[in-house]
Amino acid sequence: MKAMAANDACDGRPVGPVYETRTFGKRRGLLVVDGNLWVQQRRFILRHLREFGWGRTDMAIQIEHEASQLVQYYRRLIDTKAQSFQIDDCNDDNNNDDDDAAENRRTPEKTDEERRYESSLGKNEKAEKPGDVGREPAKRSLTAEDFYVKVKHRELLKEAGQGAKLSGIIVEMEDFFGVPVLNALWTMMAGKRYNVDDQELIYLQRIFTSLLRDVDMIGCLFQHFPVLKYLAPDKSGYNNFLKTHEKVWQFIKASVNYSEDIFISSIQSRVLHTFLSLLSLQRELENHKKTYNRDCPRDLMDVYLKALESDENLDETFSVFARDVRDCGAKIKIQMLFIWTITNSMTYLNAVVMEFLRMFMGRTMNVPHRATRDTQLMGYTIPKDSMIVVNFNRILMNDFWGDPEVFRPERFIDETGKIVTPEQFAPFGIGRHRCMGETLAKGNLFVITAALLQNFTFSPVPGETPPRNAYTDGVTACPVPYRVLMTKRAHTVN
Ligand code: HEM
Repeated sequence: MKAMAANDACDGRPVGPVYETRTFGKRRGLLVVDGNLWVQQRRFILRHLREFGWGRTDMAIQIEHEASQLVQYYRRLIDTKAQSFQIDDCNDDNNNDDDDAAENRRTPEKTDEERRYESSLGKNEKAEKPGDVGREPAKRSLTAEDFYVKVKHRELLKEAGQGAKLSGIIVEMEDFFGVPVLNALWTMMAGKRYNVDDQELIYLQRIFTSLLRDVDMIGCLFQHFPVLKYLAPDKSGYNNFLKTHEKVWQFIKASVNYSEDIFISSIQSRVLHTFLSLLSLQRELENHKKTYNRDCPRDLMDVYLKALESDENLDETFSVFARDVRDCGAKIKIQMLFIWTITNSMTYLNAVVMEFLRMFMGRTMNVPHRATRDTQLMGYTIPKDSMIVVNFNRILMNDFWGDPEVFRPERFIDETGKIVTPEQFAPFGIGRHRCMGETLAKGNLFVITAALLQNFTFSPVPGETPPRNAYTDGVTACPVPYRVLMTKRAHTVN
């Protein structure tokens, strides 16, 4: 990955039906384009997302709001729909570890080494072992309770855990996060948010999940043999791919129309408004040469892309407008403590988020790159137009981690109790194509996890086998669908 990042000949993105069908048969968007178009798109999006709060207080407030909506929704659901479950029916082993690791975790006797380590956490002495990054794994995975063992919250934690024997609901985890996560982004993009149980959005999320399962980072059958689009459109998955995209286009089109409708009256503008304003400026500049057809997002994108390609100053011009809108919004903004400062003081949860990311990305491949010319990579000759894909499994799940299959956040905490980030840990990629959603993704993971664990207990469904490490392949790996028993904790946090 480092060698690729250092070589600009590896900056291209692949071409082919998978990458183009999603954008109306043309190379559009940001994720899988390259060259001048990519440079301009990336610059535009970064600048204007920042204008509207990306990575700043606005975004933190938005994420917190989504997390609290999610908590309230499930609290209400538990209040109205809860069934009673016997605690004895619930298998408490809700860790996804493999069998050996689970067996180790159940070992009642701690080793001397572990006792010394745990006491060092409390006394802030130098730990003798095993707070390293991963080379020498702990014999027994520590839990949050172990980590905070010296903290007075221990009794509270125990008491809260007992809430699990009350009553709860069974939820499908597959649908759990889609709407709040989309909301945090969509509010910033289009100024619109959806209810946690919005059926249309849940449906959209489901078809999107299935789309991401049908294709993987390398592509799919009709990507490599495009003739199959015509010869076997069903069997090659092309028809399904197209159908799913039509739904996504409809959703985007509705957002564009909505954004246009509220544009004039809106105080806090959004990125989609920026697009629309840019379009209207472009239209003026082009003296209405091209008519914008509001029924067709394809035209919208074409005109917008042309605007960006044809005149960089247009972007500058728009920036002035965006600043005015932002200043106007600033007058009514309530300044809040920036969430990122809070995250710094919650070491264990930070480590949990990092471990999520390691295990999630460690099961997938990077977004593919393409050689834009003949080049050399680590002594290998890479011909022009070759697809180059980093296998994250060899980085995030290799021997460096000692026990890669075990969910063990402690590997990211050093002996002084501080977060350590090994060089191998790069789930968002490195270099010029590094993920643009990193701050949002990490913020979502952190805040939503914190809010849920503060308020609920998640246990295996009585009588069902607890989820294991099994996952489905695709563009991004997902756990195989599973259900959990969700109960309110005795001490909840607003
Ligand atoms: C856990 C969540 C996420 C992970 C692990 C992740 C990871 C990645 C990785 C590995 C890349 C490719 C880097 C490369 O090509 O070398 C990437 C690219 C990208 N990601 Fe993410 N991502 C996440 C969430 C998001 C979100 C929420 C957004 C948008 C809001 C986003 C937007 C992008 C974009 C636009 C690119 C393309 C950047 C470019 O090519 O210039 N990502 N991401």
